[in-house]
Amino acid sequence: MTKSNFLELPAGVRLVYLAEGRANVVFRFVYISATLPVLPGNSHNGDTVPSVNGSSVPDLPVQLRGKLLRLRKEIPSGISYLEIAKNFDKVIRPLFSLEELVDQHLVCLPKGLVQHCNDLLHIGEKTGERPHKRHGVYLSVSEPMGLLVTDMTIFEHPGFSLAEFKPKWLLQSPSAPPNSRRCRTCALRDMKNKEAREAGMKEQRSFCPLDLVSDNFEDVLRAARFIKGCRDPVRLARALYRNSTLLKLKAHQAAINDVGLNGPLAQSREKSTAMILRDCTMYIKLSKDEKGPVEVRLGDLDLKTGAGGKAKYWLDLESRLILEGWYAGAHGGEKYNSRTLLSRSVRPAAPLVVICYFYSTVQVLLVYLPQNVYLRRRHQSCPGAPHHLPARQEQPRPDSKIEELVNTAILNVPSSFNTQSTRLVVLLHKEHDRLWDVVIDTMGNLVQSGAVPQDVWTNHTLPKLRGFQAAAGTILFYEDPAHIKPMSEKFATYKDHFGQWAEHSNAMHQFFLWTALESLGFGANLQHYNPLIDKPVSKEWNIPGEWRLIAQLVFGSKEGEAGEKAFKPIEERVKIFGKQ
Ligand SMILES: O=P(O)(O)O[C@@H]1[C@@H](OP(=O)(O)O)[C@H](OP(=O)(O)O)[C@H](O)[C@H](OP(=O)(O)O)[C@H]1OP(=O)(O)O
Ligand SMILES: Nc1ncnc2c1ncn2[C@@H]1O[C@H](COP(=O)(O)OP(=O)(O)OP(=O)(O)O)[C@@H](O)[C@H]1O
Repeated sequence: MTKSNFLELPAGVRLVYLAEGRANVVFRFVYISATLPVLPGNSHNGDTVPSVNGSSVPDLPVQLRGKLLRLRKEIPSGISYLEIAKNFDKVIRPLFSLEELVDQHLVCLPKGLVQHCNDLLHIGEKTGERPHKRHGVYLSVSEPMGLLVTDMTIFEHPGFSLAEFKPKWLLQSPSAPPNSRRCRTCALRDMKNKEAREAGMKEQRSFCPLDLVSDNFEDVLRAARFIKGCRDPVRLARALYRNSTLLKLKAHQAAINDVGLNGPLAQSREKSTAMILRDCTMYIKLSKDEKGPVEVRLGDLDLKTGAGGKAKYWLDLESRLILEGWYAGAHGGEKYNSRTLLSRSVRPAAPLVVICYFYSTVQVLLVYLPQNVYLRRRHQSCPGAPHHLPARQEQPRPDSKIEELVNTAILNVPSSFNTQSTRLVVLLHKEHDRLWDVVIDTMGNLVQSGAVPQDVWTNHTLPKLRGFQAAAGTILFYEDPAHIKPMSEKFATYKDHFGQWAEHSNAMHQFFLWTALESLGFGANLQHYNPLIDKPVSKEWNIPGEWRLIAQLVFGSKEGEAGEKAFKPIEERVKIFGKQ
């Protein structure tokens, strides 16, 4: 456990405001002539000269040398420094090596120090040193401790530059919809920017975290250009490219990836660590001399719990990102920000062996497909697309026929490297009814939490869900990740593609069954209430928790034809060369 000492400030040493975040304020130790007023400081990244007439002095007591003082603010989700320090020692330290972390040690604060620093914050509001958005929140007067942290500033190192950024979510949220075009961080930024625009405030431009950890140097360079304190993007990108600390952070995030709507309750220790790893700060101190040292450390790895409304905030936020289409990029945020990798189509070509395997098996599959299929009527299930409304009465074929089709699909639909990771769950009649009760309950909770407006629910969502419930059955399409990971390990070159290829195969199962059911006289439509319903559904039917729900195909007797569909010009969408 971190030992706590008493903080003693030698005569002439003053605390000077450096910077702050939502939860903490950071001060420097500066020698100051006693006659000068103590004013809040200034930017610490070397852009400006300290406004106080003083300097950090090398012969500060050993305890304070190379350190900053971090003090805790009074906020609803605040956690005592004792708890933060305990968690840091027990959970965070073992994940990284000493030189990868902004180190921290508890100190007992002398009487009156917090009050003095609060006075500095008040002055800072008047002088404009304190960012406007932080005004009105001050240090906790009930917190007896402070943290001495490794000083990454460059006041004493003129030959260096300091870059600072939050890596945030280096992986997509596991509950992001399958059609996502934005990563979790870009989706949230888009959402916040819309709110900022509407409030007449400035939008935030930043990088896509997936760029930071990309294997493509150009992606990393694009990210580096957005980083605060970046003097030379190419040099910074070189320091970041395949950076071991960044990759380690990503690996730890991947190991605790039950975030978003997935995994344990928001109050759990596991969720807390997952969220800590997604909200830390990386400092990169670069020598101006190309051959000089590079120091990379992670800071702000503070304990988070679900307390003070955080748990609800995390869940509500993910629901909003999903329901309001921020993951889908439905609001065009790309114009303002770096583009998330998910929206790019540049992917290395699939290996020939995979393509050949796909084609040969597709040929086998085509034998099963009925000839009288009008593909024009198959629509995507996005909101607004016309649907067949299937109903329960006069089911055109017996359940045994459905079973046969499903078995045919699972045996014959191809998968890359024959991974066979798709799983199908068929719910018929009463079981189908229960499924749509589960969906209605889950969506109803969103109305109660305010995420879905009551009138949208009453007039639109609920009648639609009751319509699906009136059908005969639903096929649930899952992916079992247990069959994807070993392939990624075995074929390292394609490791990043197996997930995507599995989704392709899953979509082929959907296409096959939709088409086959329609050809037998059923009406069908495809829905996506995942990931919202994943948990209650796996509980209800005892489905392995690791399986990921991808889509729900609802079918029954056909109630009328599908609605009209607008077509974009064929010439824009099809190119034929060498036609005779
Ligand atoms: O919710 P997010 O992803 O915006 O992250 C919050 C951060 O916003 P950011 O996106 O980095 O600008 C936010 O940072 P800022 O206020 O923007 O400095 C905090 O770090 C907040 O954590 P906490 O409440 O201090 O424990 C962060 O909250 P957590 O969600 O990590 O708890
Ligand atoms: N060890 C450090 N070296 C240099 N600068 C630092 C250090 N620690 C903090 N800072 C500066 O102070 C700012 C706020 O610090 P910190 O991240 O601890 O606040 P926070 O309230 O925890 O932030 P958040 O809003 O992310 O929760 C940082 O963005 C950085 O500019």
